[in-house]
Amino acid sequence: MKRELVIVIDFGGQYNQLVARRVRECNVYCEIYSYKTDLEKIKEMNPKGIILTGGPNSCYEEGAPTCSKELFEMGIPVLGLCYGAQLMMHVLGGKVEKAEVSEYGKTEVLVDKTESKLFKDVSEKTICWMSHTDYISQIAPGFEISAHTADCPVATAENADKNLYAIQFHPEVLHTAEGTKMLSNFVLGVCGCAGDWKMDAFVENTIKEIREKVGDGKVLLALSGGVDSSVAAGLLSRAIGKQLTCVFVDHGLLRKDEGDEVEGVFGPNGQFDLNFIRVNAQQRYYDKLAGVTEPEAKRKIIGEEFIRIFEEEAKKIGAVDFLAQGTIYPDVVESGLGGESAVIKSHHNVGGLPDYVDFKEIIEPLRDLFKDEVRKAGLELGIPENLVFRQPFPGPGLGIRIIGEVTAEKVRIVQDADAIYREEIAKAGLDRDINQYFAALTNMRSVGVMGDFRTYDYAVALRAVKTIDFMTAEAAEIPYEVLNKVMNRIINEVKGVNRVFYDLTSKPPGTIEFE
Ligand SMILES: Nc1ncnc2c1ncn2[C@@H]1O[C@H](COP(=O)(O)OP(=O)(O)OP(=O)(O)O)[C@@H](O)[C@H]1O
Ligand SMILES: O=c1[nH]c(=O)c2[nH+]cn([C@@H]3O[C@H](COP(=O)(O)O)[C@@H](O)[C@H]3O)c2[nH]1
Ligand SMILES: NC(=O)CC[C@H](N)C(=O)O
Ligand SMILES: [Mg+2]
Repeated sequence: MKRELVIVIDFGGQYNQLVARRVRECNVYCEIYSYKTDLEKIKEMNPKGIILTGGPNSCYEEGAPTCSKELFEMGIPVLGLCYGAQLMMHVLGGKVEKAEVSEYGKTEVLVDKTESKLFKDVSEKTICWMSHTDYISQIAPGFEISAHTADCPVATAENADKNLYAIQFHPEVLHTAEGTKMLSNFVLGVCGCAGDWKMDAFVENTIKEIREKVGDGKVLLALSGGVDSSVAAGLLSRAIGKQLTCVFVDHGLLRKDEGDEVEGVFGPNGQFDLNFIRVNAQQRYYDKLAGVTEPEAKRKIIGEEFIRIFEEEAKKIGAVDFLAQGTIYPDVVESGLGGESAVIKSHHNVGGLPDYVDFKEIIEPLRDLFKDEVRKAGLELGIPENLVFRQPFPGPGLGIRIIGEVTAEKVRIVQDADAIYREEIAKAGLDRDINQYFAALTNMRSVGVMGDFRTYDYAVALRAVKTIDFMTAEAAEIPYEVLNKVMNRIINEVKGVNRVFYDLTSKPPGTIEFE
């Protein structure tokens, strides 16, 4: 099955994921590749269009990321954004220099060429978001200026005959009022995409691909009961039925009563007709984690133990070639495998995987999707809404919500505090508004006074965030009475805690989890 593809070429910009999202919102499939990707490989993919992202460098400096002139000569439409726009001019014979005035943030753009395909249905004066210190001082031969701002003579330029477009600002951010329109003008208008990539097509195509790959082989799916692996279970079981076995690991780092709840939904008395195995491995994890405090070390130990358990279960089943996981795109990016971006943390299922994995192949049908897209696929598959809209829970579980060493006692504390927090948030009717919320255990102990005697106990941190794609997030505003009640109950009901904090940090600069 051939689908239309637009490629985003990554020069290290901050908003690369957003560019890809906006393209997908036009119902066109989109993937991101590093600027180091071979031109031959790009040609083989036969994209309908190419978008060059922004980036921190200056294209005229030695060693700055670049691209070959040939990229613009393949007859494929190219759109350059910010650094990408500057690079296009630089490579094709224009000039880029450091500007006297940098432009950051909200700026008014004046459209000079209203008949440009890029500006179809766009106002003549429109608000955009700028973020640059270099500027295009001379456009390349064959180009014309199509918009400017007060400080920037070339806000956009184009060579319409060759379908080459350059935009100095960032149409991908929502602060650029008509940016989405400009991108869709490029993708649909200039590249001529039909825009027929939808979730139902994704589900159908993926099921077909899985069938072809697996044949009559067997697959072991790592199932956590979370959104991603449940949707992966839906896809796989539709594709290959009982050739699939789901293995759920209770690593002793789950939320209170979660092991039994997951077994209730997916096990023999549950809602689905699946081969389901629960592995109780609590002590095994506590032993491995004893004395380990460094976050990346903890993640790697938890990741490795998962794989060793899957290998053992696969041997018991016999002749299992494939391991499937519910990996999604943000897991890949944050683990530093998404191109030019830095490693933030090794998600246990990607960067935290051990070097040797005893399966012939790993299947990750959701690897290119964002969370909200996974949810759409889940609904398409008919998975119940309460599962599809569950808040995410990370694979390493409470292991990364207990700062420092993990012990059975600390697990008990954070489980009890978290259960109270979740109960009160639900009672206050906030559970649908807040995208992820949980209690974590700091490794800070402090002095308190309870019932006239001195305490020296742990501090619990409460976290709650609003986010769409979990790539950026802001702290949720929880009414003070609710927070106060949670604090009160935690201190009264959970032994070992004498202080409660609420975390106000957004992402960035924080991350959602603590480790
Ligand atoms: N306790 C577990 N047992 C088996 N597999 C797990 C477990 N926890 C995580 N995994 C595997 O690791 C993958 C990544 O975990 P992650 O938490 O990101 O996804 P999820 O649990 O499926 O969804 P959600 O993000 O909603 O929690 C899962 O999709 C699953 O394949
Ligand atoms: O399966 C997972 N394995 C991991 O190692 C992991 N680390 C973070 N998360 C989840 O990813 C989202 C973003 O979290 P961070 O802002 O903390 O990176 C949030 O939803 C986190 O809960 C993980 N999920
Ligand atoms: N956001 C960007 O792509 C910036 C490009 C280049 N580094 C500049 O400062 O102009
Ligand atoms: Mg999970």
